[in-house]
Amino acid sequence: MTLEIDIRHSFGGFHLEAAFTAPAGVTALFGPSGSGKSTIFQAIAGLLRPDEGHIRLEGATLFDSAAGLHIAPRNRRMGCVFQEPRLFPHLSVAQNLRYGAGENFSRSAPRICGMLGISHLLDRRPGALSGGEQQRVAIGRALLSQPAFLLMDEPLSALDAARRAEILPWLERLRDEAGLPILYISHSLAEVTRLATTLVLMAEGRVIGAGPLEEMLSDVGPGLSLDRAGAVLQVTATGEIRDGLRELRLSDGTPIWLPEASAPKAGAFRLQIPARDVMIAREVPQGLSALNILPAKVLSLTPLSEAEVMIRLEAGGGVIPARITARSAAALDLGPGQQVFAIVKSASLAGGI
Ligand SMILES: Nc1ncnc2c1ncn2[C@@H]1O[C@H](COP(=O)(O)OP(=O)(O)OP(=O)(O)O)[C@@H](O)[C@H]1O
Repeated sequence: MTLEIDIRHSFGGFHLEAAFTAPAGVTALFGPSGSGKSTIFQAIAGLLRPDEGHIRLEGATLFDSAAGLHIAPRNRRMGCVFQEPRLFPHLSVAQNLRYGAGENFSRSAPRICGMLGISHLLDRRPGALSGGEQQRVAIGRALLSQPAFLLMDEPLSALDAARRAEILPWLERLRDEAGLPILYISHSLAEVTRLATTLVLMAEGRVIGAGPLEEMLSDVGPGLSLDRAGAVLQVTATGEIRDGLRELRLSDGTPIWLPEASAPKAGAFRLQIPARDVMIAREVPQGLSALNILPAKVLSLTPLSEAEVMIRLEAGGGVIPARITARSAAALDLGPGQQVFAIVKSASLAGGI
């Protein structure tokens, strides 16, 4: 199931011109306030009719200005989740979930409530739930309407850090188990790094970059500030702990160690390594305090300024960018294809918010 969008719309002085494709998985629409994310959301949901363009879901046209076609929101099979849960306060959780679910309720509710961890809340009213629980019920209600596509507009931004941390694993589960594509609007890069498979970067009404998350975050192109560029790697916890450090394995089996408290005990998750925290050595360094020294191959060198260079390294089964000084790059005589060692000063869990 793929959503294809190519629209233009103006409000007074604001002009939106957006074209991108949202494939299976989570496509995050990321950009500063006022960049046009919510306008795109409304156009996809059918709440706004763009001036020009088209929107297609797996070949079915939802909107086409040239053909004069605009399918009504209720016929688009879009499930919507907003910043606020928007539950009916006088109805129980079960009644809220039943709303809009029709005959599908008894067949799908047990699986969806289990997936979102809300089965024990069915008899309560929304007022007796935490913000995170209310938002999980709102997601359950959207899923029970049997959508072909889920639209989520900053679903965590009204929650505090503790509630956000509580709900993120449920969203990961939704991404991995629900099997429907999700468009996820956010201006939190930590959230996006943790959840997204595809990243669409917006600025001033334009798409300034779009592609697979790992590629977009390791790129030095426009849109992301340099401080944010870095690797996002899949790791698995082995259960091994030594000296207060937990062992994780990168996808090619290379071990990497993280302080015990900052890594989950088990399972697979994403690890973020900022490019500014990666050093390069030609030989295995001796007497160094850094924990993680990974064999690597130089893929490319991109000058960032007179003083700095971004080196893309192949290491640990992925690509790890390193931001080093031009002077060091020259001193090490680095070039594509060279075998080196990447020294990771610090790594953090992606989405540690
Ligand atoms: N109905 C409207 N009438 C006039 N201008 C509008 C309307 N809706 C949005 N705008 C303007 O369009 C621009 C883009 O707004 P939009 O809400 O799409 O941005 P956003 O990226 O979602 O921002 P935020 O992250 O703050 O929600 C803004 O300048 C906004 O003021």
